[in-house]
Amino acid sequence: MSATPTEKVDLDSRDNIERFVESFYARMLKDEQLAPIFWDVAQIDLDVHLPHIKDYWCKLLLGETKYQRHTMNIHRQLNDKRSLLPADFERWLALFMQSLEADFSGPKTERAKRVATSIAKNMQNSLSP
Ligand code: HEM
Repeated sequence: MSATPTEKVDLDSRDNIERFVESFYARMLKDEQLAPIFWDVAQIDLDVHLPHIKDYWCKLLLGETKYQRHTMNIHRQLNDKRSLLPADFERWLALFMQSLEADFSGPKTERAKRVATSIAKNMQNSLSP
């Protein structure tokens, strides 16, 4: 029996955003290039990190206010330990887009693509020497 393809949904609720973040991180945390930055350099605790990422995207896409941390400073500190290179940003964005394109579509999904592209660009510029 073949599985019924599930319809794509938009990032218009916390539930859907949480599913997206889980799918994005499933890709990122097994990616040869990026996974070591999370596990070895930042030594993240997933139970702490993932809720922050979920709150962050609920803030950007739904206007929730729970996320109140300084993302740029956190990446600046990370960049001091291990430089975040243009190729890393390219990979990060590629995995972000793949995770969206697999299961999501709609206006908020398009907004997430634009926002991620622009934040990644600003972050990369502001970290480059
Ligand atoms: C080269 C690309 C990137 C890499 C390798 C990367 C890696 C990481 C790592 C390792 C952490 C955990 C840091 C820590 O807890 O010490 C982190 C946190 C985070 N990243 Fe990135 N990141 C990248 C780009 C981005 C971009 C473009 C965004 C936003 C669009 C973003 C959003 C976040 C957020 C919201 C956090 C949580 C910060 C917190 O603890 O509140 N990252 N990132």
